[in-house]
Amino acid sequence: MLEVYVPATSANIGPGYDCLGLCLDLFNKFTFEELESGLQFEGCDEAFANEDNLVYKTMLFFYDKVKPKKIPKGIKISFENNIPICRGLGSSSTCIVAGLMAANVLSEANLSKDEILKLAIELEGHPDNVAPAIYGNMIIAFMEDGNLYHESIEVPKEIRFLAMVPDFELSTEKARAVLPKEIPHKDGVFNVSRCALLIAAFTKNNLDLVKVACKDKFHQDYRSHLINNYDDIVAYANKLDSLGTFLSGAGPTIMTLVKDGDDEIVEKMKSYLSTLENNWQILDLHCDPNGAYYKEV
Ligand SMILES: Nc1ncnc2c1ncn2[C@@H]1O[C@H](COP(=O)(O)OP(=O)(O)O)[C@@H](O)[C@H]1O
Ligand SMILES: N[C@@H](CCOP(=O)(O)O)C(=O)O
Repeated sequence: MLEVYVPATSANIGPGYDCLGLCLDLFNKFTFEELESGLQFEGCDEAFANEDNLVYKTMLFFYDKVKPKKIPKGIKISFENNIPICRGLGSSSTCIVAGLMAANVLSEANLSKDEILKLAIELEGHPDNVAPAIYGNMIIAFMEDGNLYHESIEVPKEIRFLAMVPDFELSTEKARAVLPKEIPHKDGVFNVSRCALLIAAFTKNNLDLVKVACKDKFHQDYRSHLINNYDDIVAYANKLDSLGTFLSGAGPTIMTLVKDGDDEIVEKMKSYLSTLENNWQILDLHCDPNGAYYKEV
């Protein structure tokens, strides 16, 4: 049996739309058991327990692309879901990364992490959640002319990532559909300056700069109307003097950053959220430096 552990991610981190993301210490666990024939699921929502399952489809994609000599005849996939689905915390990328890693091990294809990442980007359509899920830390990643470029940015250990998660879903597909096809040049300048500052702020541990560096003109404003109380929650987090706040991935989760020891801010944020509709819950997380891994058991 093979166990694959894949972390949640927070993509974009404000201004880094489709290229910047970070890995969180919350993992989905996927167990793969070879069968003589057939396809079985365990622990998976009924709606996903079929041939369209993203983990299974990803394995087929891998076999089709890589054409390994050894392909399991049948497979049982068991899910331990800890990451909320359709909330902007990379649940789909956990399925893609798990499917690719499992297919790679079970078929003895021996692809490198970068080769896996390229396939993951092809499936997910953007690198900013699959790259940190595979490599850990904060990652800047993009493809150009078929070549993959990425580098990791270490996140100061004392930063707590408070993922504020509502009870409603927002699919990435829907949240991408509201974005404009083009953006004004001045918005490009706005984002590139904040994105560069954000990376410098983390690298140099100059956390006073994070708040202004989380600002963005590419996606957050366009998506905010899809999320009840988005503006109120961001304004409240800023009033509490959290380090910075941004929409996690495509939303609806809103991420606010505080330091270890900032328990008062966390308690105030919790009691504020409890006054709102949609049962907002806080997942109190840290950046994970390692990313996905597997165990043969
Ligand atoms: N644990 C899971 N089991 C099966 N399918 C999943 C799981 N998590 C995500 N998916 C698939 O990914 C889709 C959600 O992807 P997406 O809209 O990108 O949201 P997210 O921000 O959570 O990644 C689901 O509709 C489903 O097809
Ligand atoms: N850059 C993408 C990130 C989507 O991440 P997810 O975790 O919400 O799937 C986007 O903003 O659409």
